[in-house]
Amino acid sequence: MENQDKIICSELFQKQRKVEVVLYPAVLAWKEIEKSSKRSSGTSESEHSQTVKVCEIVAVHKTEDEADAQARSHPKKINQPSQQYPYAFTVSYVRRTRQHLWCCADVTFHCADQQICEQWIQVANEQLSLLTNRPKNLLVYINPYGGKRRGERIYEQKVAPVFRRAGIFTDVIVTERANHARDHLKTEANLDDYDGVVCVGGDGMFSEILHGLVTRIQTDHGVDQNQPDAELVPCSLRIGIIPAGSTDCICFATQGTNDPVTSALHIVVGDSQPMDVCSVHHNGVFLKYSVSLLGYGFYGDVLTDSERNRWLGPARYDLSGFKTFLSHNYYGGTVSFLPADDNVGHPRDKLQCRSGCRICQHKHSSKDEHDEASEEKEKAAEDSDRGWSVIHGKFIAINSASMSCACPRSPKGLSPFAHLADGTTDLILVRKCSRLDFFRHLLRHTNNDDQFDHWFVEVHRVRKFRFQPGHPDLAPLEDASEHPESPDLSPISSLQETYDDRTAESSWNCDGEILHHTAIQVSVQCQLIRLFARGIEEQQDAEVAV
Ligand SMILES: CCCCCCCCCCCCC/C=C/[C@@H](O)[C@H](COP(=O)(O)O)NC(=O)CCCCCCCCCCCCCCC
Ligand SMILES: Nc1ncnc2c1ncn2[C@@H]1O[C@H](COP(=O)(O)OP(=O)(O)O)[C@@H](O)[C@H]1O
Ligand SMILES: [Ca+2]
Repeated sequence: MENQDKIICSELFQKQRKVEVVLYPAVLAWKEIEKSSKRSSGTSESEHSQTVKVCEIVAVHKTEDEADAQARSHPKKINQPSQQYPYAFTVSYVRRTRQHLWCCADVTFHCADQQICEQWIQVANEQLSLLTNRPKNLLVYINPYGGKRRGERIYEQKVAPVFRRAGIFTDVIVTERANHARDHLKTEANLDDYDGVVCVGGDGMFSEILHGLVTRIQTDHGVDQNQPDAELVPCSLRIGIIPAGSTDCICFATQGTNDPVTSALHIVVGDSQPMDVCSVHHNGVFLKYSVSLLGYGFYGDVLTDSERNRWLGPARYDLSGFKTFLSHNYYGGTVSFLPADDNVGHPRDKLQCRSGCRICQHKHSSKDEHDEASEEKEKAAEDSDRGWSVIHGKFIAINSASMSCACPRSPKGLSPFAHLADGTTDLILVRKCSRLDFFRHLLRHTNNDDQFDHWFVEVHRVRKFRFQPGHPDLAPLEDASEHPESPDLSPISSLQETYDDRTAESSWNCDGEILHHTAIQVSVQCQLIRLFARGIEEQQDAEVAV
């Protein structure tokens, strides 16, 4: 650092202490200069120095506070060091607290000379203007009814002040009905006016923004979404998520926390996280996109039941989860899938997707290098049934997790080692088993045990899959005690009476929305969108050494 060019360096005051403040191209550093009793002549630098990366500075602006104003108007009353230095500027920056939480901290530097103060503000802002990945204009959609219905308040109180400080212009739309945001993005919004779209709400609201934006881009480029093999055009606008929903899994899994201020700061510093999107078709007709969970059986039933209890807010999922667990339904069907290449790893390889993930980066560069010949070869293999695996059976749950699906209920998520941007999804098949076994499996989502380490669970990393409900070949009423060593908790006969497993069908939970078809074809679109996020950071960043 010593060898790096100093852009500006001054002796200033911070909280009555004299500090040397240096702005380097990438770092702002300040350290206290102590009066030394040993050295008669002057000052020595203390060991303690603080640093902030320039890319994590939110803003640098002139400080107007009462003490400074007083010092300027009554120069004779000066008795404190800060009053001898009446000009001041404040640096607002990202401070990491705990568990991936960020807050916006301020440090104010005082000086005697107005020119120096203004020079600092000008030079620092020039450096900030070189950071071209930062958004200047944002289109914000707020769902006032998501989660605990606090979307508007969260935005006004926690997010808007951060955007104002960073000098970001916003157009804010509070939605008036479901699909308002989706339709506005699809047809009305002038996307050229914005650097990004911000979604204030839960996973369902994110899904609206995703559909509006992706559909709009495909329409503008003449791409037919109904073609399952169509090469979709990636979105240039990034999406920011301010969590104000019930599960907030997309936010939690991409930044490690569901805190609105942290999200706002990731937007301000212009983070960029590419993300896979699954396209879901039924008989060649486009149905939906999904970025987190596509779940048939258990999670489909939980969602269907929970819609009746929306008034309960986020607790509706716990109630419906409990009821669905007791119902203990299972569903026949055939799952076919195209496994991913070995170079993207395996769902149980314990390699977590973290900020700057190598596997996701490798996927991106190999995608760029991909020559047309090998692409055609792949397409031919996919079109024939070569390379596809087929599994028939009775399932309690079929889950496709395109990302970990970490959320406050399960901080490691449905598939803890899934990747955000590797072009694959983890297909988890939970076969018919006893209640006790299924309970053990669910419980393992909340502790350190491996939830895939059960005889009735299998998991595959795939690029495409299909599902066909029903299974005429299997005996209609198989004995539930296939594995006598796993006794059932207790028979809940009243709940089972109306349930006929020969005809029963569940529905698909697609990022918190119910799909109206059960036979589906799913294909992962690698890195179709980008979020204002950076993935989960490995550890709290150590301070930059100076
Ligand atoms: C025994 C405790 C077991 C806890 C197991 C927790 C597993 C949680 C995995 C959650 C994955 C969530 C994936 C994300 C889905 C969201 O897209 C989607 C929409 O979110 P939004 O409302 O914010 O728009 N959310 C959901 O579909 C909600 C899924 C929530 C499932 C909660 C299940 C609770 C299960 C409780 C079982 C209790 C058994 C008790 C037996 C005595
Ligand atoms: N103004 C509105 N009125 C009613 N529903 C809305 C409105 N805006 C969005 N929605 C819908 O509310 C649903 C849930 O939103 P979401 O923000 O995900 O909250 P939650 O996490 O509580 O489910 C979504 O399906 C979304 O389309
Ligand atoms: Ca993925």
